[in-house]
Amino acid sequence: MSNKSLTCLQKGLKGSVQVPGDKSISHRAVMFGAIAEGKTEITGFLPGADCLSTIACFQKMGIDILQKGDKVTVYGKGWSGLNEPSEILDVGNSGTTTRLMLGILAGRPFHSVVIGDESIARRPMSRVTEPLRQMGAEIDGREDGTYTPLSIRGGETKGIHWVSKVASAQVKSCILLAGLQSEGKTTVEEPSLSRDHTERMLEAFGVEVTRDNMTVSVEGGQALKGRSVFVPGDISSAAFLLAAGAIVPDSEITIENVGVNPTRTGIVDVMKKMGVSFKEKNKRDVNGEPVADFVVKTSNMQGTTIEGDLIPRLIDEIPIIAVMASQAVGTTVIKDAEELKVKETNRIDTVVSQLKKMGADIEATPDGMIIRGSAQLQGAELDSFGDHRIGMAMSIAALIAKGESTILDTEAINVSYPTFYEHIDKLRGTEN
Ligand SMILES: O=C(O)C1=C[C@@H](OP(=O)(O)O)[C@@H](O)[C@H](O)C1
Ligand SMILES: C=C(OP(=O)(O)O)C(=O)O
Repeated sequence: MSNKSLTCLQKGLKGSVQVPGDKSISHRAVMFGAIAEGKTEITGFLPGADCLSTIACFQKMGIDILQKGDKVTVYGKGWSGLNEPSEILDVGNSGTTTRLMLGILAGRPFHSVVIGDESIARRPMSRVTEPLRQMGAEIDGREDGTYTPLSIRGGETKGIHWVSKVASAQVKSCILLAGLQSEGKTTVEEPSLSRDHTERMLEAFGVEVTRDNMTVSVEGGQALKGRSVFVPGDISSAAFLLAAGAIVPDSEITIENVGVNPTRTGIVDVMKKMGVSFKEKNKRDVNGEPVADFVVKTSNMQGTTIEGDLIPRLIDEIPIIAVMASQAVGTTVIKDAEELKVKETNRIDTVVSQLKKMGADIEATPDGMIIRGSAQLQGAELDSFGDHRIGMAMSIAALIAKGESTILDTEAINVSYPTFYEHIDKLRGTEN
């Protein structure tokens, strides 16, 4: 287990970095490439542990995938090119791999076993196993298919009209992927709009997708065509640097090539509401996904309320938003965010317990947290609990805390941002 010691910065952050590729888009590019006919060439791929788990699972199903840094070539052979794996499919720490892959497996006429790490074993899978069973897949697993390990035998499935209780892109994508292999039409309705990378990328791979507000449909029996995919930088990774730029005194930094798909930019809305001093520049469109650069400066921020439809648009950014809120004037209230409890950790508990250790005035609520700002954070021993986003959020908090902090189990950060500390070092001017 690796730990990291950090102290309060003596000077501001300066310069510019390009955050690594978007995790959600990288997973989808590999998966869609694997089920498509012909070659898919991916540039800007995130070589983080989660996306490497996706590659390894599809290799076990007989797909040739070559990966070198951020370049990946996937030699898809169509839906029927996937073979029954002779080994267990290990998703590691990745919820996205688990749920999207189950949708693909649901329509494949073979048996497979899906397993992940300790954290995956705690995450609810019935939100996907239930609809997939209704579509016709045979699924078994711990607590009747609620948790991994899961075994699935796919085959002939039927379209479904599924009304999801949660705004979850993983649930939506899973059902749509099963629907593409099913008889008839499949529709997913969600309570608020979750990220729409699946819809966008399926269209780019030649699939017809019908969208109407919070409802998405596909007809079964559609094939995907391999293509080139350029993956923009991950706004969820950029969020840590945007927050660092805003809270570390005397900072001005540029973050280039950030994906700004409107279903992901809740953090930008919050930065506006909190009064963060930033500019969004060079907005452009790359492969059907909008991209921009950000310049952010040390800011005087106010507390705000974050709730409702905004939550799915920033769900992974809440740990770092809590750190920003601890430095704002006034109170920040985060509501409607129960989903935080079923991420890599219970992120309400882990954020609140670790920021409390640093002296923040923060309390957990049943669906979020309340943070009273203007705190002088103190260095402390902080645990990531094996959750990449907690490790990074606490590392940024440590940059403004009095005294030394030690972050435990920072290896977890490799899940989504393997070059995180290199980038912090670059911005603080301590790169070798
Ligand atoms: O579809 C995706 O790529 C993701 C969807 C979100 O999860 P949910 O679908 O569980 O909300 C998000 O938290 C996760 O990091 C990635
Ligand atoms: C929740 C996350 O990912 P996943 O669900 O893919 O494990 C995350 O990256 O914060």
